Amino acid sequence: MLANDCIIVINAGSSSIKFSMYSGAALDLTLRGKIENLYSGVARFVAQDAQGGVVGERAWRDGPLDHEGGMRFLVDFAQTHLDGHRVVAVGHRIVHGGVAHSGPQRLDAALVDELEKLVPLAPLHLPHNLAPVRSVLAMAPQVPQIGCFDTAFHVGQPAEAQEFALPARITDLGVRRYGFHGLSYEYIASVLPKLDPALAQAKVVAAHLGNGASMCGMKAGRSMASTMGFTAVDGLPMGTRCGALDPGVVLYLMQELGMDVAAVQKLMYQESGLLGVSGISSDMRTLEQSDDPRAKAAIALMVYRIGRELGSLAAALGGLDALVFSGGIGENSAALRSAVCRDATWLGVQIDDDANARANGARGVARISAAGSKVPVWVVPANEELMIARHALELVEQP
Ligand SMILES: Nc1ncnc2c1ncn2[C@@H]1O[C@H](COP(=O)(O)OP(=O)(O)O)[C@@H](O)[C@H]1O
Ligand SMILES: CC(=O)OP(=O)(O)O
Ligand SMILES: [Mg+2]
Repeated sequence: MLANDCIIVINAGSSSIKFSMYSGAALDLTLRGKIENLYSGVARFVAQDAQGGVVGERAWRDGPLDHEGGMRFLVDFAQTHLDGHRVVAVGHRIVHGGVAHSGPQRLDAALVDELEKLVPLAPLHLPHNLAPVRSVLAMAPQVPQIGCFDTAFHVGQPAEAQEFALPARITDLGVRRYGFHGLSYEYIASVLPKLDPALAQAKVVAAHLGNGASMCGMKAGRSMASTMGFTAVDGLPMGTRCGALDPGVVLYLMQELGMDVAAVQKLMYQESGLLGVSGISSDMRTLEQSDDPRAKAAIALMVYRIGRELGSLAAALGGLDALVFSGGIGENSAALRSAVCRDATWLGVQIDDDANARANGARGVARISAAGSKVPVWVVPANEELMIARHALELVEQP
């Protein structure tokens, strides 16, 4: 990779598209941007250069924007901001890789067709992960595209962490726990030893709390257990997803309330979580600013469930040496971190209130635990994009 070469990364989420451009062998971040609020209200775009200076801004006030419109805009924007760089690869976050895809891979039309079959397992994400791959295949087939799977980091988990207690014939069909947000956890695992060499071998629980939210128990930088399972609807309550649910509830909804599959899917993925419990919003900022008791109840439920999963993951790890917060909520909500840490006092967690109040995603990595805390607590801003760029670079440079 020459100084003028660049890798473009696309991270298409359920309601947003993030992109980044990295240049040279050191993968210097040269441009990054994000469109938020797809499908609802006013979609907004902002792009920044390496120094954080705003180099592009736009709002779509005349109607909702979809992923396709968003991607068209981003491709035009990126082309006029390449600044003489040659695109040597496009890296994509692909939320689900199923059993067959356990590492980054070059994407072609056949692989995209195969991944399309996993859409029912990640309906909020996969269609939007794959659409830009098809667009680039059509527009610039010569540019290598690398798919990085959110499930891949969890592939080495112990068998008990992956299996449901279902008959083997069902497990053999691939009905098992996969775990997600793997690129985020892999990045966190790469950062921890730089913060403290002792963390390289440690038992760590990392919480990626964004619009989608999960927690991962890691030992020596490897995933041992995750709160997300077969799909990204399991585990914690999220912005609009319900998280873990007694499977009997699904039977009840269908048998007694007459709901069909599409209605149950919509309920669990789009109408539950913070939005469903509060009846107000899926956005943590809105809930934190509200005096409505339903907003407080939604936040309290999330905090409670994070605490229970923390205990469960610590049990799976056989101890807890460090706790990490990441994702939009984990990086920016001092109130939520404080509540979670208070509930985790029994595990040896002691927060430093001032350090916690100061920490946020824009300020970068921060330690927020008290000096005497048995378990250090860190805020590590999520960087799935850098992880994708590293994987893409490795693959394109392979002989
Ligand atoms: N300053 C803040 N305080 C509390 N929550 C915040 C703050 N900034 C962002 N968030 C929350 O982070 C969540 C979005 O997280 P993010 O990781 O950006 O989402 P995605 O999973 O779509 O990438 C939203 O609930 C948003 O309200
Ligand atoms: C896997 C997942 O839930 O992703 P996101 O946080 O982008 O919704
Ligand atoms: Mg996310």
